[in-house]
Amino acid sequence: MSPVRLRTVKLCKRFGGLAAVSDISIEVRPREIHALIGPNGAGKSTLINLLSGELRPTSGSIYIDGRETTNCTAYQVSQSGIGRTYQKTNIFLPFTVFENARLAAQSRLPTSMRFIRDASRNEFLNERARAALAAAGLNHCAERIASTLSHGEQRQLEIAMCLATAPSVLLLDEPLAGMGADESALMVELLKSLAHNHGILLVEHDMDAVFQVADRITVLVNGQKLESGTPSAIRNSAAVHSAYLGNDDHA
Ligand SMILES: Nc1ncnc2c1ncn2[C@@H]1O[C@H](COP(=O)(O)OP(=O)(O)OP(=O)(O)O)[C@@H](O)[C@H]1O
Repeated sequence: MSPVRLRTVKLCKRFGGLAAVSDISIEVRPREIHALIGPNGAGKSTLINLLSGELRPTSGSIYIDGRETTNCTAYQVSQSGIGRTYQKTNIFLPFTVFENARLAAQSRLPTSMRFIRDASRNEFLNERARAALAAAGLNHCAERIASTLSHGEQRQLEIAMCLATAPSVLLLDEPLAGMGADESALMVELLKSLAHNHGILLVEHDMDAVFQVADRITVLVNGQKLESGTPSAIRNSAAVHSAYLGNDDHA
């Protein structure tokens, strides 16, 4: 197994004259939570969109488990082992929690499995869905309609749907957005447990949560890497304090 799950080399994305992501080289290792932080407009979501194949880079390269995916589609990237969640929750509200997870599992069925019909195929998908719900802490509400879940549970369901695609790396875009203290505490525990089996790239504005869970933090400002290091190195960085942590806009 590659010691690096996800790697970018001098990744750039321009929108016209704006360099939203500029020369970014980062890594995500197995069982590591690598947090990306930075003020609004720093380029965090653009970077995640590049990694998930939803945007094409202007230049630079992306590797998943050592294989180049720079110009792959979102579907191909997903098949390579990347799962992502979005700032806004993306779930099927009228369906049950279990049906949501099962649909996600089905969406990533390898082509070879499509020819296997009936019970064994169904049992494969059901087992994937059940395992994903268990890992996301949602086993107890598998039969509930998704629209009746709390905001925090809906965010957990989105993560479960991601897990149902059997990714090795998770790209999580603000999983704590809109959560109260109790929901945030639960999500922090969930992130720690997910890191036992996944590399995680985490974009999050909740600095308490970031400093609790991250093994490594990269700070982006104006599309550029300002600093990258352990939480204590970032906490003690004068450059980070003056550009970001020192001002109150980040929360
Ligand atoms: N599709 C686009 N077309 C043009 N400019 C864009 C596009 N997407 C993002 N940008 C610009 O790129 C810059 C980086 O935006 P991005 O959304 O990646 O920042 P961010 O760090 O995720 O911000 P936030 O924390 O507010 O989500 C911003 O100036 C934004 O306006």
